[in-house]
Amino acid sequence: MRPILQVALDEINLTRAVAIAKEAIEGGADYIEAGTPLIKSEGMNAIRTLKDELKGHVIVADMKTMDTGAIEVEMAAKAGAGIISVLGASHDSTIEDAIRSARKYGVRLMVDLINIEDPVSRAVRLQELGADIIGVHVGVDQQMVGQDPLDVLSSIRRSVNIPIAVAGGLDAGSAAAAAALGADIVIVGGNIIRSKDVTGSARLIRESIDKKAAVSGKIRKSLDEETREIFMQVSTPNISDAMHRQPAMRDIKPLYEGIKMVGKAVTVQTFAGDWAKPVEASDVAGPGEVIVIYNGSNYVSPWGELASRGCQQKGIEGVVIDGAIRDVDDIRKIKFPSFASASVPNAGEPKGMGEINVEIMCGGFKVRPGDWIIGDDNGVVVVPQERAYEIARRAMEVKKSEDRVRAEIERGKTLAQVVDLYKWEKKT
Ligand SMILES: O=C([C@H](O)CO)[C@H](O)[C@H](O)COP(=O)(O)O
Repeated sequence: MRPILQVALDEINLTRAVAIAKEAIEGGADYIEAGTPLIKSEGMNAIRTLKDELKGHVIVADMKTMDTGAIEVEMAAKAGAGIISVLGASHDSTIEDAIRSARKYGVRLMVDLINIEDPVSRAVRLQELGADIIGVHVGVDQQMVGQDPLDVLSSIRRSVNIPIAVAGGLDAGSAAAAAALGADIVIVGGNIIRSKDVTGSARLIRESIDKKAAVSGKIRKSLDEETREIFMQVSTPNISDAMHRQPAMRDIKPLYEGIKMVGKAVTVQTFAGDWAKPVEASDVAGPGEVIVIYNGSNYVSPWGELASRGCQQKGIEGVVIDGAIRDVDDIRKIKFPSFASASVPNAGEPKGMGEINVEIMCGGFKVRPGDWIIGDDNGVVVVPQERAYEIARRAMEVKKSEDRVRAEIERGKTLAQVVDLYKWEKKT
């Protein structure tokens, strides 16, 4: 996975910051960060303005939250931030509440290890709490006394599976070194925004990251890519077993046999056939994602063949509807992975009620934006995003064990004999 270049706008003048951001994007910047100084000087207006001005780019809010994590994440998310930072030095309860808010608003939480005594242990704990990104960061003042974020990067990389962002005085050489050491997001502030040629500096750093990462072979599979690969190899029964026999979504069935769908949820809350938000979700979702719709009715459909065709062209993985679907014959012909609780000939009206990428219920399960959705001939299961890699690995172990049992059955034993059921029944 190509490392992301995030440019930190540690500016206090918003107009200037926007101009710098546009020049940085011209040089190859992927994410644009509203730096802490900018947020302190302009508030959430900085986020809103960057979001409006820089369409299609992820806006990062470097809030450096230390307390009241939920409300600070909520305000930045509502202003348009896609990634929000809280300090790893804050209390676990702050981090947990910030994560709950991040899940609710469909944004990612980066937890900043700035000035943490034991960053490796803290990183492991933050991963357990559900952080989306670990920020390995040496602050500007620490840089002045010679501290370097690369000093701990390798040990943290070996300790956590979630994405790592690195920041702290990075230039073309150290940014490339960070990428080679496994950084997923390289954050650069001063060496781009305070350069005479912002575009040229961004381009130089972009190219050095790409060159070094390619040479060092360190473009490792992202966690998501590994997780997806495993989910593609296991069945929903394997996943259910890996989650202590968690049931599938209730009454939601595949549209055709031999179906397989793996993706991260883009959720839609709609009502009784109102197909505006479900269809708009096709513009929000991208390759590797699944549109999950709460329709609330088995008698009128918010989805059909035309919406399916548009999604299939974009590489969207499939659709799951708690409610009715229509055009099932045509959808079967194009084999767009679809699951629903009913099929009907009639659709509703595009009124526009409801919302995209909020927490919904589907098939009796809570589904948050970014949760993993896996469907096959058995049905659909939901895997919480913070446990996805672990569950995928556990499901693979279940599959391996079953492959072994199957081999013994094929040699003439019954299942009860192979698993020695009589011995392992719960004694009453
Ligand atoms: O977070 C930062 C710092 O604490 C000031 O807010 C910077 O954005 C981060 O360190 C990246 O900037 P540089 O260190 O100048 O590259």
